[in-house]
Amino acid sequence: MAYLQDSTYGKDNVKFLKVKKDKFNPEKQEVLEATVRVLLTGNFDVSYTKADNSPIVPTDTVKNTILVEARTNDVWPIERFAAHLSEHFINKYSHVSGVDVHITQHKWTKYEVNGKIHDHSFKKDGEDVKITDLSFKRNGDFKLSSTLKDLTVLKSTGSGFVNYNVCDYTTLAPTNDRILSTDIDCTWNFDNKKIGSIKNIYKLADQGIFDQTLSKVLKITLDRFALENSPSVQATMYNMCSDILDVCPYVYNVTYSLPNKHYILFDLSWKGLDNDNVLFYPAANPNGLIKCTVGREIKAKL
Ligand SMILES: O=c1[nH]c(=O)c2[nH]c(=O)[nH]c2[nH]1
Repeated sequence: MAYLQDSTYGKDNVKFLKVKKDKFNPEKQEVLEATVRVLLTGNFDVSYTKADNSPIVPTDTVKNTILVEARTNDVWPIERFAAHLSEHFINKYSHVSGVDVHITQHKWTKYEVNGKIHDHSFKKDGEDVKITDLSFKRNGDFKLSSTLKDLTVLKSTGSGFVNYNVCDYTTLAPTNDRILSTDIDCTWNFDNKKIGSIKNIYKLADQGIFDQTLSKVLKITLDRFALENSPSVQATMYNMCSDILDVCPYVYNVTYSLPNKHYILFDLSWKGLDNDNVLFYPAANPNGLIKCTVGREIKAKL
């Protein structure tokens, strides 16, 4: 006999752009472009096992809800909107026991015109996005994390890779000067014990904690990448995690997942030319992929 082990459903790729107008100067605006996914779990088994659709809140309704709630509520920062949406679905439908919200915020940056940041004109100055994931259960349990993704960086010196394991399969030459490039993918899990309850997400949002955490992650990532003479992706990403934990008290642990996007020296010796570390080709694939999660050491109780 088959049985339903697990299920969830909802709407993905619900997109909106919301405009925020300054109270005193409506021409002065902010925008938030988002892509939202909401998945519901709960008492929906019969819709799978008995073709009984009666418990199904249509995914179309889920989409309408996201848009109406985006119109009628504050969506800045996206952690706040994720909390609002998950509470909405739990409170409105008694057979929903859990909600997973995933929001991607796309980048729009104001730019200068005639020496002054323009009030309502934006440029896309990078493909990097901010993401938040909130999983909320009817019993109050929640898990909140945010992510900085697709921030592509490259340094043309100040990175090496030596003293690695060498065996009969090794062809890699050690180097003290190489190109280091990656697409930053960094996730920070918030400490739900420290946050307390989902209601406190609104308070932390009001205090600017989520925006500040993103700014700190971004600055630490870029500063470490630039300033450290990197001995390896592994060592540099660990240091980034540890810097973030030092200055972000609400962060429980940090994960980086970094492709090592190889740039390989052209061999021009056939032409009698020394390359001198100036001419590389970007290797489309394969790439290294290096991940780590760093948490806080638990202090022993005396
Ligand atoms: O920083 C690096 N870490 C590795 O694990 C590795 N492996 C490799 O071939 N090059 C590199 N670089």
